Amino acid sequence: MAVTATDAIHPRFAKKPLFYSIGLKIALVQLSVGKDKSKNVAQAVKKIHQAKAKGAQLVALPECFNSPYGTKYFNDYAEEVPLGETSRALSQAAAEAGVCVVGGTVPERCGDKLYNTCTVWDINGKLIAKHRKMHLFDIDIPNKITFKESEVLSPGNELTIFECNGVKVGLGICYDLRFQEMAHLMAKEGCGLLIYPGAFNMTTGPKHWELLGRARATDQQLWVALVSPARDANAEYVAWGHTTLIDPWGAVVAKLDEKEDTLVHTVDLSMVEDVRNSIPIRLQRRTDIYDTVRKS
Ligand SMILES: NC(=O)CCC(=O)C(=O)O
Repeated sequence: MAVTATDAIHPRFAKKPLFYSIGLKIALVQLSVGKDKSKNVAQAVKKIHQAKAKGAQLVALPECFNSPYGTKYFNDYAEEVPLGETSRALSQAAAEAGVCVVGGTVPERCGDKLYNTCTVWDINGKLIAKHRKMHLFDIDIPNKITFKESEVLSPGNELTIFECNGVKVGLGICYDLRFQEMAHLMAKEGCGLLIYPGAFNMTTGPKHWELLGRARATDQQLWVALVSPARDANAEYVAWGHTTLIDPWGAVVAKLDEKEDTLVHTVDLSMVEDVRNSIPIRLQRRTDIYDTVRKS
């Protein structure tokens, strides 16, 4: 019996070939974010309804969409999930619009800890997934940018995968995009689309944002969506913008510039299987060497 790439990777997955034979219309909202939390949330809700009017089945918001991005802001803007004002607004918007909402990220308070957290709401407004950023953004590029999320945030310790209209979707948050192992595990679990709410900056954005998105899409042979806030040149942390959608060939199929806007596109999941059958790297991995001879 011929073995397809899909069979070899995940027997559970192979039982559901239709998984990849569908399209999912997604909207990636490049939101303008300011210091007024209620205004940020209200604007996000408005964009969710507008995206639904354009036929979106899933709407994704950017990283830190209810708060300015900066360690000094996280404690003041933090909320409990799902009790906080932002969770309640997203739940209501998802239910009223009848659309799946990937709620970018918010600073989440849980006991005495803070996390950078993405919530996912189904079309009934039910919380179906919650991802806490696993890799905290701690970098120091002399004379350019120093940022240390770990000064105030704790890392999440779980992979997060949810299902929307029969498509398995994996979540990462911004700096998580740099870690191919995480993307690999989500692909192995059967994801056809990875969504990364993110806020790259003016130093690393032009160099790495698209490159990393294309790398993850090419390595894992799946769709990758990167969702940024709009650029505010007067903010303390200036976001790169350039919300981008990448197909399983690693090609950019649509992208925004730096201004507030929404990218709407239908993701064709059959491409995942096509690429994997054409270039069967999933069958060709030398795990005998990677895992046994040299362990990193
Ligand atoms: N918010 C973030 O995690 C920013 C990540 C980033 O800019 C990078 O270069 O990585």
